[in-house]
Amino acid sequence: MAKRGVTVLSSELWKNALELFPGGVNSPVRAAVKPFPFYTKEGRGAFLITEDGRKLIDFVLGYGPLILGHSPPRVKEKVIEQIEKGWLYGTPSRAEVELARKITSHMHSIEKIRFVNSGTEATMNAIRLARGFTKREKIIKFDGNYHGAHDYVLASAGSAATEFSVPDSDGIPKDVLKTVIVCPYNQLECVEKHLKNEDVAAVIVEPIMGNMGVIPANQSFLEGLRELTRTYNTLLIFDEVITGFRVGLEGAQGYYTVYPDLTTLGKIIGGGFPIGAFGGKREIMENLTPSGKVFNAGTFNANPISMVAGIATIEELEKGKAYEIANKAVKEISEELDKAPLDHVVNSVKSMFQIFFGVKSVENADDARKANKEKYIEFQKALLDRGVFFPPSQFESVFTSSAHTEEVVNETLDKIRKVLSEMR
Ligand SMILES: Cc1ncc(COP(=O)(O)O)c(C=O)c1O
Ligand SMILES: N[C@H](C=O)CCC(=O)O
Repeated sequence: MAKRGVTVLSSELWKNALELFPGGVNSPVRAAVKPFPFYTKEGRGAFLITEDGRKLIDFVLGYGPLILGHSPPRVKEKVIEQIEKGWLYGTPSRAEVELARKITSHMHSIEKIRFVNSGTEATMNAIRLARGFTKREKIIKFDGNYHGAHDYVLASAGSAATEFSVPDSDGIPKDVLKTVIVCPYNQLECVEKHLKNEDVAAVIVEPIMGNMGVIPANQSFLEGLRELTRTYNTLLIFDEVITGFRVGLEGAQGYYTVYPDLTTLGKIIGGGFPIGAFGGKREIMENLTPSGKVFNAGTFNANPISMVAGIATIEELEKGKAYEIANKAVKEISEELDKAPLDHVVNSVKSMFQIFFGVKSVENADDARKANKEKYIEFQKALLDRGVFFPPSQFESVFTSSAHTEEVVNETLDKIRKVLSEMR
């Protein structure tokens, strides 16, 4: 490899990466960019600058966290300020109290919260807590929902687990899998059948699926889950790692006005720095160590950098303008896509959407799997050739941010029109 400071192209970095990392990457979806991933050296506003000197309009946004775009000034300022004061104390800090206050003031179902370091940790701990609280072992999850990369949830998982054909990962103990029941999304029959056995600790659900493309829940599905879980004394967990602070300050629970017992968060609440959180009713959360007997701990839990970045991000979102811009971008782009005389459907909610070719509607994971994935990749690659970066997998969401201004959207629309006309 060339010396530091000398320009090294993505192709050369990739050759090195293939020798160093399994499959060349550190999270599988990144290897879905063909023929090899471009390497990013800078992120600014709505743009990524690659090691090859390309400027791309970014609709991946770190897979969701960057709702204010790359390096927003206020977040940057607060992080630099915090760096001057140290970045890890191993003690509580003021910032964790402030971020927790902010989150709980918007998401009223969260009375107490615990900060961890990723969405994966958030769902793993929420499930353990539900099991500890209810003294039951089973959980219900939904086909195609993705809740991170831990043993409890890698059954019929979406996102890269579906993209790379491992929805049921190797390496998970059979006894763990026996505790996981998978039901179809947007249907209640399977859920009710299993809840009747009164041995299910929790139902965990993405209230808007963002890991098989975008698939919104039907209102009646979430309402039904709420009612059934109450009836059978099972906890309802909303996994809002993507939707929390993306579809609004109250997340998907505010959007649907259906409130869970526990919520998991990540991505946006850390302003682009590593974070996860889980929270909910006081009497459930009090079962966590040190007040209760369900263990959770972490060296980097509530690290001050993620805390201040999260506070600055939510403060910006509270002004409303960021949501307005990000949502408008999706509206305009999805309307343009809708108009195209292709056999396709666009699913969108607020600042997230995805297009599916060759299907009339997508309401669950089965529908998403039936979509023409090859056509999506043809579309994605053609856009990338023209400087627009959409997710390299059908089973991810397209995201927008407050940096996706009118000018950026117009440039994107122009490129989309050209690509679509070539695809007909
Ligand atoms: C809904 C959902 N839950 C959990 C996770 C896991 O989060 P992380 O990648 O931060 O571990 C993700 C994304 O990865 C997600 O989209
Ligand atoms: N779909 C995943 C999270 O939302 C994508 C991030 C990753 O797995 O790297």
